[in-house]
Amino acid sequence: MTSTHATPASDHAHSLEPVPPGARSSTALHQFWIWAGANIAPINWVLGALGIKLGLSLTDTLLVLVAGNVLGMSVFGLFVLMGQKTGVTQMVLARSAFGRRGAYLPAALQGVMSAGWCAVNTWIVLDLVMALLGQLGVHGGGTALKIVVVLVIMGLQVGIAASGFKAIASFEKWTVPITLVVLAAMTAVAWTKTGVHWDFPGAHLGGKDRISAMTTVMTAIGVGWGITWFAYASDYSRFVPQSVSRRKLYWSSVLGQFVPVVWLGALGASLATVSQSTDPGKLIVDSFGALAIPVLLLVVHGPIATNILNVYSCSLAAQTVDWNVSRRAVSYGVGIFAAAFTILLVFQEDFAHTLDAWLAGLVTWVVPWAAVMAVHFYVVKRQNVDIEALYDPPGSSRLGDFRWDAVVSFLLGALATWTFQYGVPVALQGPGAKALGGIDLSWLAGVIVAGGLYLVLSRRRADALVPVRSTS
Ligand SMILES: Nc1ccnc(=O)[nH]1
Repeated sequence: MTSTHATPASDHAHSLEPVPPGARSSTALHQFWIWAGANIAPINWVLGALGIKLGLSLTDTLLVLVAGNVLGMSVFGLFVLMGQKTGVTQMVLARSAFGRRGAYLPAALQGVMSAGWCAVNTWIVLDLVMALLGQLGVHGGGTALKIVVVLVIMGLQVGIAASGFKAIASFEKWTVPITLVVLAAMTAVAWTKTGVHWDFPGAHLGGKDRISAMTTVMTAIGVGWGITWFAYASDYSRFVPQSVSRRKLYWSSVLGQFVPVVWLGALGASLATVSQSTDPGKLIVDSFGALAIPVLLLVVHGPIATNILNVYSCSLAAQTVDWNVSRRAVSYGVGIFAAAFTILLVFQEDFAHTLDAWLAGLVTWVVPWAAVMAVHFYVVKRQNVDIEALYDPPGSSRLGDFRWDAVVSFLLGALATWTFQYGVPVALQGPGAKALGGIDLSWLAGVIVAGGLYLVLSRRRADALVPVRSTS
């Protein structure tokens, strides 16, 4: 066996092994750019428009957007810190709570989610790319042209992700500053030339209807958006040395997410008050045609910048379920799956409803998984997980194959989340939420049931392991 010291630093970028101190060269600022780059994408302005499309006033939409993301992103920072503390990916860390094979469950869900995001992020920009191409004189083509655009974007993002970490980092370094300038110009045009209705009343919802719509939107765009990133956090922060201040790492990661999500969400929501049927980017191009080419570049850049993270984390998830395929093969596999899924989405009529269904569906598993992980790492283990034991082979792991306290808490937590969910599709409307008159408390119910139950069950396990206690 070769010793860890003999392994070249770059190999750690792609393996599940803990990143040794000498190979950790990321900084708090890098982490800021990774998360900001992932969120400077049109999907975030579509997200803001979702509130308006579901009937909320502009004020209520902004309220939900800010409150939800303060909550979601402040917890996101805690998941970032897990990676710095251990040097381990998010799904390998899940073995500590769920067991060596028990962690297959969240890792498989994470694999499917990240591949699915690739499709959703690509699909969301298609209409806009068509409109911008139209502005530039490329007309017609319809669905066939859309499919060509899907294949081009998918090819680019999978190509970059498959080439590896260096390609990802240089791509973000060169493109993100330019997209920021375009975005600033877009925002200036949007807020001065398009006639935003700042007092937009929405569907004049009142009383329970208003609370119902607000809580549904809260689950999707307020909390849902941020928490779906929890499952990725440590995959990137494991490269940050322990010498970097935790406070600095926490705030740079949290703000890297929060600033673009809320900025773009507010841009999308305010533009949706001008026209709910037109994509915000198209509105801006209509008001200020000279921006067509830079906006087109921004729009195509969006899914690429986000999806290179999705493809990379998907390949780590595949390794975590002991699937012995190369990272490159996984990247191409994700590309093929995501291209097919995107083409399927092209035939979906309703943007807002499809997006809500996707986000609300993800909340049902991410919330209970995150609650178990947070309790496990910060309360039960007090940040000291046995890192070596995470790498024991299945069947003879010191952790055990299945840790039932975590698995049961997770499953019941998922059930509780669904029970109190009031998503747009009927399948995501649980009996608890219906009994409350359409109020969606899904994420709260999931946190309380999964987190609370795990706290109790893991305590019982600790008691069972140590029958004679010297201290009380
Ligand atoms: N909210 C998101 C989480 C993970 N991946 C994405 O593309 N988006």
